[in-house]
Amino acid sequence: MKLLLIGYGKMGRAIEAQAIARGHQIAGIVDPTRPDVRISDFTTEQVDAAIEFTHPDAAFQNVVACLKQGIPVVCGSTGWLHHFPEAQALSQQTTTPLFYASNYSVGVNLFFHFNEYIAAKMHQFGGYDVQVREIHHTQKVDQPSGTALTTAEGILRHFPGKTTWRNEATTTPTELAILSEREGAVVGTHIVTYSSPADSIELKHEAHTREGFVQGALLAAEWLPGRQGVFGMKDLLGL
Ligand SMILES: NC(=O)C1=CN([C@@H]2O[C@H](COP(=O)(O)OP(=O)(O)OC[C@H]3O[C@@H](n4cnc5c(N)ncnc54)[C@H](OP(=O)(O)O)[C@@H]3O)[C@@H](O)[C@H]2O)C=CC1
Ligand SMILES: O=C(O)C1=N[C@H](C(=O)O)C[C@H](O)C1
Repeated sequence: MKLLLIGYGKMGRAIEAQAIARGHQIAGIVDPTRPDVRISDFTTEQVDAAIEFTHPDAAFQNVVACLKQGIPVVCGSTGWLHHFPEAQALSQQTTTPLFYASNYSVGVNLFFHFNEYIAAKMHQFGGYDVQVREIHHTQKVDQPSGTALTTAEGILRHFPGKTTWRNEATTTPTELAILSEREGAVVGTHIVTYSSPADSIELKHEAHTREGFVQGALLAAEWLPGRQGVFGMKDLLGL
């Protein structure tokens, strides 16, 4: 298929390499290093799907530009979800599909699934406090990570002792602490810890490379064209 890559950083470059290896064509690359290339230059005849991995401040505008062109868009950028309802409305208005995941790796999506199951069980038995910890490379601009936010939302849905999250170590008993650490070139580690005076239980996902994110984003781009609506990894994986 013909792919438009939006963002040509760590993810954009890795997606390009894997897309070509899977037999796809790169119809264009939109990035600040190529100011003459704009999303509005592309039509649905030239592009089957766009894959967007840029920056929290750029993602929404890029998604809007794709939807206005009628180009199905797979977005992986984090830190822009305050605009998500507008993007959903535009997807509906333009009848152009949008796919979003805070994390495209299959492993993390299994982690999300187990996280919700564990939260419900821990609430049922009681006696434990819970916190989320995320560790990423020092180039990451948003905090907490999108994956940590999805994890926290999963806990809040099933563990009524926590009613909101806070991105600090010091919280009130009803606040779920999300601890963010930035360290070297760490690809992405997420840990949920339940602690009682007697013991601790941890659920941990550690990405060793970006390959899982890349594979998931390409699977989503291959799956999306021809569909109508707003989708996520639960739809793709049937979780
Ligand atoms: N959902 C998931 O599975 C994953 C999500 N991510 C998220 O994806 C995003 C990108 O990550 P990553 O590739 O590591 O980041 P990088 O900083 O390595 O790359 C981002 C690229 O996007 C470019 N860019 C910035 N603004 C625009 C714009 N308006 N239009 C087009 N390109 C633009 C940047 O250019 P310049 O440097 O010149 O600003 C840079 O080349 C982040 O939000 C990250 O959190 C990352 C990995 C997995
Ligand atoms: O910026 C990154 O690198 C990553 N961002 C995503 C996030 O914010 O959760 C996914 C992954 O953890 C890598």
